[in-house]
Amino acid sequence: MIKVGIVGGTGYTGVELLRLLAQHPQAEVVVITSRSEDGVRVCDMFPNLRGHYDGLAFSVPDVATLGACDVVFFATPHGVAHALAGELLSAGTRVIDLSADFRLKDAEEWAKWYGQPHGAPELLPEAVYGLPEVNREQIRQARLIAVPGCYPTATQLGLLPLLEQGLVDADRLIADCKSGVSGAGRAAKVASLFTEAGESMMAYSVKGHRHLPEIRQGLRQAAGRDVGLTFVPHLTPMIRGIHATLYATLVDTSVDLQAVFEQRYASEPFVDVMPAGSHPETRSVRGANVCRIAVHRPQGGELAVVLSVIDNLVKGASGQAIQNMNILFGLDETLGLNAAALLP
Ligand SMILES: NC(=O)C1=CN([C@@H]2O[C@H](COP(=O)(O)OP(=O)(O)OC[C@H]3O[C@@H](n4cnc5c(N)ncnc54)[C@H](OP(=O)(O)O)[C@@H]3O)[C@@H](O)[C@H]2O)C=CC1
Ligand SMILES: CC(=O)N[C@@H](CCC(=O)OP(=O)(O)O)C(=O)O
Repeated sequence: MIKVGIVGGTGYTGVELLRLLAQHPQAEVVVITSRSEDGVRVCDMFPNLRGHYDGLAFSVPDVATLGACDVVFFATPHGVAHALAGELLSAGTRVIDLSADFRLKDAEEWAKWYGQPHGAPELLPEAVYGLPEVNREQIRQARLIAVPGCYPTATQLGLLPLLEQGLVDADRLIADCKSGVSGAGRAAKVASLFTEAGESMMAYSVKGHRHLPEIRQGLRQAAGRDVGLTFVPHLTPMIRGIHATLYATLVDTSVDLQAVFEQRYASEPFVDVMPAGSHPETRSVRGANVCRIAVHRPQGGELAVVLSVIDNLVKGASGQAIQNMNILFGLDETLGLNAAALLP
């Protein structure tokens, strides 16, 4: 059994880790932290987990206890993993960070977008960006994994096949993305109130969102050159889900886009290329560790339109984190992650 610790067990990604790990045959959660719920039993706080973690209670983060785990997930706001990851790695514990702390390779770029100095730049060279569809071999050898953000996962998986083969103009990419409200986390915020976010939809951070440098970093690696990307996130009145509508101008209109996508993801367990002409719905991935993709070329023109949907809390965070754990520990990559989406 892999002994698992979770820092940040009361947030949405923390409790999603618990839900998914309850079905994992080779992992056991032995430590779960919360500063605000210290001593409270997990199943008393989250009744959906009654019968799964009845002996487990939240405790305040403590390096000695966490360092006795085989792997620690950070499901915390940015900055927390910076402070603790180094000590845990020294104790021989693997670290899988769901926050943005180790996603950007450039510490100064990170400081610019996150508004504070990078807290552990010495760890950046060894941090592996945990997108299995790109970095599977590096993940196998890693000690420290940076799990991609939700918008970056949907956007990169949708654009990679086009950029890797140089099929589109990399200077003019557009990612028009919609997120459910759980993407904003569980902490109370006026914008997340039912009365504010319900029955309405809005774009935000149009002049620059912190996922922009992360997406560009991944797309640059795929294209082998810098890319021009306009990324516009939107808040939509659903609880879970990301819908990315991606636009790219083809440099060769004779290419069979459906075949390109099917071939790129043929052996990927968690990317589903839908039949030509499909329109994936966010509800088709709710609760599942899947990215469903459809590719279109409206009116046979020069524009490729890719539709990419994920559940932000699963393939966009906790499911992808467990996929990384499975790879890291040499397990079947799909262990604990095979549940079908919840529908309707
Ligand atoms: N929500 C989403 O869809 C996605 C989120 N992420 C990222 O995952 C991380 C967690 O997100 P989410 O679950 O939404 O966040 P939440 O705000 O819902 O939860 C944050 C958790 O972290 C704990 N925490 C807060 N501050 C500290 C601290 N200084 N030290 C230790 N623990 C702390 C909180 O518990 P307590 O205060 O009681 O200790 C709480 O359990 C974030 O970095 C987020 O950006 C990534 C992809 C998708
Ligand atoms: C709807 C919503 O607010 N979404 C969040 C992004 C989700 C997230 O948590 O991103 P990181 O993991 O990179 O922090 C936002 O726009 O800030």
